[in-house]
Order: sequence, then structure tokens, then C-alpha cells
Amino acid sequence: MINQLVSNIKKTGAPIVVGLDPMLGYIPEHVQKKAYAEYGETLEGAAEAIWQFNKAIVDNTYDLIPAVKPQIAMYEQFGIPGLAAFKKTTDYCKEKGLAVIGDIKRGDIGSTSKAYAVGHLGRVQVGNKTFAAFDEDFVTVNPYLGSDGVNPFLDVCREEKKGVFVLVKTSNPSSGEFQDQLVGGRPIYELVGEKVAAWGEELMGDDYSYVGAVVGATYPEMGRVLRRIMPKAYILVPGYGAQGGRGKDLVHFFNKDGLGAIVNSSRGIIAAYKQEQYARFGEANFADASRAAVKDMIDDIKGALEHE
Ligand SMILES: O=c1ccn([C@@H]2O[C@H](COP(=O)(O)O)[C@@H](O)[C@H]2O)c(=O)[nH]1
Repeated sequence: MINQLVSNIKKTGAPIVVGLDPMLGYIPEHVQKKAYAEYGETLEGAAEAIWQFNKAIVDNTYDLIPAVKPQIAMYEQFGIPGLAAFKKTTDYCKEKGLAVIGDIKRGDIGSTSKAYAVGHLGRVQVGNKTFAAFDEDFVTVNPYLGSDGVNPFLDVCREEKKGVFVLVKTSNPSSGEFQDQLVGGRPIYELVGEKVAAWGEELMGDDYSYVGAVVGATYPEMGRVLRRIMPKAYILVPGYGAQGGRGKDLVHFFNKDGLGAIVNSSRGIIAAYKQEQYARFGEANFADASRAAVKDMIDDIKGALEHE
């Protein structure tokens, strides 16, 4: 899948990911009303609204982008119907040729991590049959439990040719509370970055590894250091747009080949119609606003890379 992701990025010329984080507050009233008319104001109704919202955004952007990143929390809050909407969304995105990065941030003791890895990336055995349950192409992994919490994901990646993005330096304001602590004079995020590079050596695609890293757009200087520490790791960069990251902050997350990083924006794209800049589209044309926001994001990032 890392080769597929790189090929999608080269084909679209867009090192970006659309984050499908459909909170109900972002879903226009007419979409919600239609879903509730069919399913009532129920979890099923909410899940239907999410699905219709996602579908409209994907239909209006898929030709411009290489990948999507559905955030599972936004679906899980609606229970089983929400998870069904997550699965329907990921399947649809794959049909459209997009790489799907499941933002699930899992990681546990080895036996439990194995179940997460099998459920999200691999195939679960039932009697003599196997089933790909969620079947994302990549997932995000929390490395806090150490190698035995990460290895089951790597094993499944090896078997299935899929990938992970390991949390190295997250974009949130208090990420430094633990991640920046010094151990032997080095910040923890650097040590995790070194581990990502080592895990990735065993799992190389053509040019990049199946083992990538998450590094927040909100910490550009750390991005520069981590780029050096993990030259073969694709960096998934959240924190663009709604969290303040801009193209000019991100140039050092990329390698000299213009590859090596893929920048996520969720609220900035899916709720673009709520921003003054895209208000001209109106709520009825929310997906057109998302398309315009995708184009602006691509221009911003490519413009910054060209000026580097
Ligand atoms: O360090 C991290 C890791 C993951 N995220 C996730 O990315 C999106 C960001 O949403 P925006 O609306 O573009 O701010 C969201 O799903 C987070 O859970 C992150 O922000 N930072």
C-alpha cells in the first residue's frame, strides 16, 4: 500500500489527505433532516446522515486527492450504526481508488494489539474462512506500550502489504507534556522516531517504508529534525488548517524529492462551507465548498514547496 499511496500522490500531485471526521454539527441541516425522515432521530439516522455527508464530499473531491483519513471516534460515538457508516465510508473510498488511513490510534499488550491489527488491516479467521473486517489500508498506532504493542501491527503489514503511521510527535497543545521529556538528554519523540526508522527498515516498499510516522504540523522545527531521523518513513501531518498549520510551516516535513509527507485537514475541508472564505457556496452546496478548500490547500502546500 505504501507504493500505492506514493503512486496516488504522484498522480494527483497533491500531498494531502482529506480527514473524514463527520461530527453532526458539521452536517448541513438538509442532510440530517432527510436521514431522520427515513430512520428517525436515532443512531441509525445519525449514521445515515454521516454516510450521505461523506459520500457527497468524496464524490466532489476524489479526483483531486490521493487518500482519506476517517477518524473512527467520530463514528464510534454513534455505536454500531456509526461503525457501519465507518465501514461503508472506507469501502466506498477504496472503490474510488483512494488510500484509506484509519485513524484508530490503537496499541495495547501484544495479544490485544494482534486483535486490533487483524480487525483493521488483516483477516480474521472464522472456522475455515477468513474475513477482512474493516480492511483499511493504513492505521495509526500508539507506540506507548513499546515494541510488543507495535509488532503485531508490523506482522500484519508484512503479510498484507499494508501500513501504519506511528504517533511520534502529536499536533495537540500539550503533546510536549510527555513526548518532549528528555531521556538520556534526548526528547522522547526523537527516540520514538529512531524506533520508527528501525521498524521500517524491515518493511520497505520501493522507496518508502510501510512504517510511517505522525508528526503534527503545529511543530515545524521538530518536523525538520524528525525528517532527518526517519528518511524513509512517510510522515502523516495533522494540524493543518483548523489547528493553525500552513503550507509555509511544512516544507521541512518533505524530502528533497517533494515526497515523504502527506498533510491532513479534516474540519478545514469537510466544514469549509461554514468558513467566511467559502460562504459563497452556501450550506446547500457544502461539497462544492469542500472541493474549493481542497484546491486551495493543494495550492498552498505546493506553492510553499516550489518556493523552497
Ligand atoms: O497528532 C495528531 C494526530 C491525529 N490527529 C487527528 O487528525 C485530525 C485533525 O483534524 P482537524 O479538523 O484537521 O484539526 C483529527 O482526526 C485528529 O484526531 C491530530 O489532529 N493530531
